[in-house]
Amino acid sequence: MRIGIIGATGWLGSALGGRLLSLGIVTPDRLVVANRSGARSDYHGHAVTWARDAVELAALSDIVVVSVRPQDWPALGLGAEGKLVLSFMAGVGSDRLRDCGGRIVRAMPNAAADIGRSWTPWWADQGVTDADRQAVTTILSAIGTSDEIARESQIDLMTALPGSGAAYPALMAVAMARFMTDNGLPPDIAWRAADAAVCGGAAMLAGRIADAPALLAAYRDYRGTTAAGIDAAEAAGFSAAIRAALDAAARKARAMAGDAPA
Ligand SMILES: NC(=O)C1=CN([C@@H]2O[C@H](COP(=O)(O)OP(=O)(O)OC[C@H]3O[C@@H](n4cnc5c(N)ncnc54)[C@H](O)[C@@H]3O)[C@@H](O)[C@H]2O)C=CC1
Ligand SMILES: O=C(O)[C@@H]1CCC=N1
Repeated sequence: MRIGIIGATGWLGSALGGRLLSLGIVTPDRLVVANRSGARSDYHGHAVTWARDAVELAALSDIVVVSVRPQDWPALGLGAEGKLVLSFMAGVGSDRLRDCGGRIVRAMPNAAADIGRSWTPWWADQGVTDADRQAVTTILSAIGTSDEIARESQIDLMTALPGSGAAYPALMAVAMARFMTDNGLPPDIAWRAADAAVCGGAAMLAGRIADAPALLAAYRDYRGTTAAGIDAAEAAGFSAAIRAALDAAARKARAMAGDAPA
């Protein structure tokens, strides 16, 4: 199968293209790429086919990955009759994607695609075949793991989480490091402290995230300094802030799709 990526030098498109090649999931002669700035002699160390535009890319590909920003979809003019179209775009629903004439799958990767750690939920429109589903799973295996979800509306929730990737951990790290520097610690030590909590803590929970409530209960039962901190965070609205963030992101995705006011 020949895979085409539109937006192949962008954040996600580049991660996908680079990893498809480095993992040998696709050979360079079967990868077709397009971007806005034009062909380069080298794509992640390989010579691949550069298409002039979306129309040429679709003609040269069996599967078309659309990895442009949502606002760039209308001008793309993609014609993909008879092809499988795998869209990464937030807030562009199947009602608009069907205009291209392809069989539509919407997927929601996240920035951890770069390191092969994206969990990518995806939804398949009617007409998508078992072979298409297998192809989607294979393509997404380049950037991590994936699961099919039942309803398209769930993609908007997935845009908020996990689509936000490292955004909220980064927000927490910045707030933590700022507390330390505000209290007189040099920045390098402040960042190491934040790294220990955010990255060390995440590593501890990796593969057993459903144990998070039990871990929190253990800290609370300890009745020490961390319990005092957890109580203060909740009193200051920590969980409510996370809820507000995810709700705002999902509402924005729905509004982009024209399903609801922002
Ligand atoms: N960055 C992220 O963490 C996530 C992004 N997404 C979705 O993935 C899509 C891509 O996002 P990013 O990679 O972050 O965007 P990006 O802005 O880094 O890359 C998009 C690329 O598309 C190219 N492009 C635009 N119009 C084009 C055209 N007509 N022909 C060829 N190339 C064209 C741009 O030049 C750019 O290189 C977006 O629709 C976004 O909603 C979804 C989940 C997470
Ligand atoms: O922030 C964004 O709009 C992109 C799409 C989903 C996640 N990140």
